[in-house]
Amino acid sequence: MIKHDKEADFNLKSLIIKGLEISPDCFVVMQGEENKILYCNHTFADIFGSTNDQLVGVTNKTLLKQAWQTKRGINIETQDFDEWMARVNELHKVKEVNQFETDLTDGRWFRMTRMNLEQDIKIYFGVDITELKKLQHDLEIAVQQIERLANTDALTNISNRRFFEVISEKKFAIAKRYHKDFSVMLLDIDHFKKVNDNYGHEGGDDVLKALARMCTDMVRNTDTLCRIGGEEFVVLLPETNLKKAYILAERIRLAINKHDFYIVNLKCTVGISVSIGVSAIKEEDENVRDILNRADAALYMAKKVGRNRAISKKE
Ligand SMILES: Nc1nc2c(ncn2[C@@H]2O[C@H](COP(=O)(O)OP(=O)(O)OP(=O)(O)O)[C@@H](O)[C@H]2O)c(=O)[nH]1
Repeated sequence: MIKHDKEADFNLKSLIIKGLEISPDCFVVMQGEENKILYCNHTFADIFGSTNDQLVGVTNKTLLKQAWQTKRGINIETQDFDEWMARVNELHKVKEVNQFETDLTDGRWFRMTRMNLEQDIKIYFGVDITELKKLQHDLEIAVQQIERLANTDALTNISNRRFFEVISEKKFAIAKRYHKDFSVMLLDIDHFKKVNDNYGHEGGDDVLKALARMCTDMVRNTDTLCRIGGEEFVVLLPETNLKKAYILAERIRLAINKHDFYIVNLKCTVGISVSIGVSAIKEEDENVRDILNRADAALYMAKKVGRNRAISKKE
């Protein structure tokens, strides 16, 4: 606490004003019903492309309207300025100290603190939080990337089992709630072990990547394709009944069976086949597991009766 010392003859007020003048933070004092500016520091005036002297006596409304019209100063996104201003005035009548964040047209951000004092005086103090906002933004992007990586299969770049566990329950819940069609397709490469044995693990990886790309191209973007095991894939098909799901399964199976999969290292191609189990939601299903169990049984049957086929299971 600085004591006012008359003998030392320093003027506390002018010292404070000097301090405010060199501050990178903004400060403004307004008074009356119209919020006329009594004082503002350099940083505040600079935001509006003015000097302190030019702004003294100007009302908050005039200042902000000019900012809105010229798009200089504070970023004001509204079609109806008067309605926006009325809302701001209401908020700022509240006696308690309040804080809000505001962005400027030059990209800077300030965290403003407002305080209402006696004689209808308001003071606003704004701290430049641009760096903080940038960090916050970068952090949000990083979190999104981490989230994406956690849900993505590194080899094929499609969704992984972790994502499947969450999304399949969600899609099932929506279909059940709104009595919509919903089907599931389980796809497993036949004798994939042989591909690895004959073309090496990297060759096997080439096949998995190409198969994921093919399937991605063949399903709708409202469908969800995930790799849920080594050579096992699942497709969730909202708004799709068993018959349509089976037709799609056959189309995918045939396309894969006709395709020559390129093995990069060996510069050769290999043909493969897949078995597919298909099932659809039933009234009595309680969770997505119920549908998956039927698809799994259909897949097992497809393998058992000779592979390279799609089988749909109703019951
Ligand atoms: N290249 C490669 N192979 C994998 C990967 N994950 C699992 N595998 C292989 O996939 C093969 C799966 O073998 P099995 O479960 O016996 O099945 P399969 O040989 O496809 O036989 P069926 O399913 O009965 O037709 C194993 O050889 C695994 O090593 C992977 O990420 N890359």
